[in-house]
Amino acid sequence: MKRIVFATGNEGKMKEIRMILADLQVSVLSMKEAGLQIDVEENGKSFAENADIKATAIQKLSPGDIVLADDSGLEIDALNGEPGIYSARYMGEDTSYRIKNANLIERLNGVPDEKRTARFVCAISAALPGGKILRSRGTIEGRIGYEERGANGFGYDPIFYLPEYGCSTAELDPETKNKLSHRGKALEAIKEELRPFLEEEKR
Ligand SMILES: O=c1[nH]c(=O)c2ncn([C@@H]3O[C@H](COP(=O)(O)OP(=O)(O)OP(=O)(O)O)[C@@H](O)[C@H]3O)c2[nH]1
Ligand SMILES: [Mg+2]
Repeated sequence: MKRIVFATGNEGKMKEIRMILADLQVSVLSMKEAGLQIDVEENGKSFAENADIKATAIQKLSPGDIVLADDSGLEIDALNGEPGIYSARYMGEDTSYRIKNANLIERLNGVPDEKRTARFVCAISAALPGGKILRSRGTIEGRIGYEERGANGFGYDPIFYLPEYGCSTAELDPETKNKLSHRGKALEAIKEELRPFLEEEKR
């Protein structure tokens, strides 16, 4: 079976990615499963640049495989888009999300509902053997809540509130989150882009 290596060290992402790509006739491997464990410096200025950096760095190490990368994060409008591309590094990579989430809620103290708008953004890059790169992007709009709610998902999900669903993304079941999410949308789009290349490799 064809392989796709997914250049991420984030287990929460990887779980969602496996579900969303389950219908492709390919085996999806994490970097760990592919025997690749390097730390890629994410020194790009945008989600798209960082996704390219991760996908191409890992593709070089595994030149026969299609390598995908996800660069994503949370943009809070009242904080001028913070934490943005620094979402994983916000307050330090090793700081717990309980603390990061409490800090963001604190920073929004006094900000009314209608100004608590935020979005998750996901950029996907697919680095193909031979050097071609395919790209996609997905977003989901929501608002920052007043307390953590729910235990599903990962990271900032407990404070990312979807007014039209009346719950946070951590309160959605995984299938529903994947249907609505930035990651779900970006990966569905990249699947369509990838289809001809996966077909080609089958022949
Ligand atoms: O609650 C969340 N639900 C999500 O669905 C989500 N998607 C992204 N994020 C945040 O954005 C960072 C990505 O940063 P990032 O793309 O650099 O990934 P990462 O460093 O965690 O792993 P890697 O893929 O780079 O190895 C993550 O760590 C999280 O803080 C999310 N938070
Ligand atoms: Mg990262």
